[in-house]
Amino acid sequence: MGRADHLAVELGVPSLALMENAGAGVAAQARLLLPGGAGRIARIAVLCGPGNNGGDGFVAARLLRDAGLEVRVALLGNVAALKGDAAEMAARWAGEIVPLTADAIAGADLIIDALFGAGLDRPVTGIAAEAIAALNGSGVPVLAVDVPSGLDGNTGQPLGPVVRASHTVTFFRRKPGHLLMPGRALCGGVTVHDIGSPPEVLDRIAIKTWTNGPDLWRDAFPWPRLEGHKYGRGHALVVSGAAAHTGAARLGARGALRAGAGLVTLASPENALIVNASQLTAVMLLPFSGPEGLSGILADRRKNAVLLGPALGVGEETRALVEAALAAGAATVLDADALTSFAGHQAELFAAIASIAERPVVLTPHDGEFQRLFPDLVSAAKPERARQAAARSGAVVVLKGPDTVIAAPDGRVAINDNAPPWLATAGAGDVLGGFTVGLLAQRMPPFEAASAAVWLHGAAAAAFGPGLIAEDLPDWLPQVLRGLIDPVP
Ligand SMILES: NC(=O)C1=CN([C@@H]2O[C@H](COP(=O)(O)OP(=O)(O)OC[C@H]3O[C@@H](n4cnc5c(N)ncnc54)[C@H](O)[C@@H]3O)[C@@H](O)[C@H]2O)[C@@H](O)CC1
Ligand SMILES: [K+]
Repeated sequence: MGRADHLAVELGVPSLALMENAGAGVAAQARLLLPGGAGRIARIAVLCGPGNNGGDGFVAARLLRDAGLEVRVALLGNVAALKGDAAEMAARWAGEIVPLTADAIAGADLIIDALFGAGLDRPVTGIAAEAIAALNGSGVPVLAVDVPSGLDGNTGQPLGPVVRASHTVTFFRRKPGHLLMPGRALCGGVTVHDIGSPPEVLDRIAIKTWTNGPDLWRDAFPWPRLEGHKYGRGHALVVSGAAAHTGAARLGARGALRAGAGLVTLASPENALIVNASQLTAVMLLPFSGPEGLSGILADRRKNAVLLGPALGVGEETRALVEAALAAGAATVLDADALTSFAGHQAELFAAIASIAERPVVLTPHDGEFQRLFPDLVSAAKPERARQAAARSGAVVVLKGPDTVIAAPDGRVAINDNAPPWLATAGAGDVLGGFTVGLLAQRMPPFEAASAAVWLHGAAAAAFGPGLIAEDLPDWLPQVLRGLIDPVP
């Protein structure tokens, strides 16, 4: 963001204008948040810090006062120590500035947190930390400028005491800290305000991190074509666990079919054949026994994508199944037990992936599975952990959670933010594996396929609403897909 601001200035936008626009965005949002009907003029406390975040606060304070509201400004530090644009905006405020104390918010109907933004570089301490504690305990709505003070905008991690905002106004683009947990929760709602940075600045920054959404993968999405037929839409194979562990694979298979794979087959151990057969209709069924059996099924190269992992069991047998699938040359999604089985055997997995470099592989660990496979990747920033894991493994890595991150071996990262809390439910991950293998079967490139699967998964859950169970996800996918085809291709 700092680079974007510099480039905007180089392209001829005065930095003072950027700050004026930023403050105007904050003031506009503040008016939306004010509780109405108090029968008196609303009171706003603006807490300003020593940098340009505070400068935005001074602008908002002036605009709100000029609009007739009662505004109190409290500053951390000395007015004389303010520099540059922030000093100029403090002068233009031309009103009383009280020193920041924990009492500065007394009687306020709304608090504007303009203490620290992108320039935070250490934990907040002293009087500012006391003010943050008071504000968090006040029950008064808090509007954060750019990021809640104390939050690292790059990682989504607090550096120490941190503001819990009701709403955050940020500028130009959202930053990773707005999307990654716990940052996403600490921001409350997030509004992006255009401050006049020319869009060309993005072309001059080598951006490798995006918010996940249709714009990222729409062009690669494998919509059915009139001239196509089901055999052109791939054949996904989902490997079932043993008799008492079959539901996960069926969820995956249904997900693959709904995601548009032309054909989907469930590979079932003999002892699970009856239970699988009794519950499948459009999904086909093939018995198999052990890694040789799986190799035999995948010798038919039309079966071009395979999902392994859910409820397979942890151990040598599962490792052998994974190696058989990778050796067969199908696009491969590895989830759950297929990942955990390689804890302590990572080198074998990465070597097997490297030997089929031209075939897509997607790993879909949740945090625990990730730690078992990549125990040394402990960086605070989730995108960085996923990026390093993808580079090391040679696979696209989907690091799951409320803030799922998708990373490609070439360094691209997408952060997903559309998952509702009720998506954390038994079997949801199995369906995600199914969506992913279904898109891979249709030859969608793996980073785009994984990103699309994650987004569609969140969108289907959001569309369904609370009470969701995993079975609902495939069945709500059509409604989400319908929303994407406009105009019909
Ligand atoms: N052209 C620009 O750069 C624009 C910047 N804008 C605003 O400017 C902000 C970034 O401004 P700055 O780079 O000045 O950074 P900040 O305003 O976030 O704070 C930097 C100041 O706080 C001090 N500081 C950092 N961590 C501290 C801590 N824990 N305790 C005490 N002091 C601490 C630093 O030494 C520095 O003096 C953005 O977040 C945004 O709100 C907007 O006005 C838009 C335009
Ligand atoms: K702030």
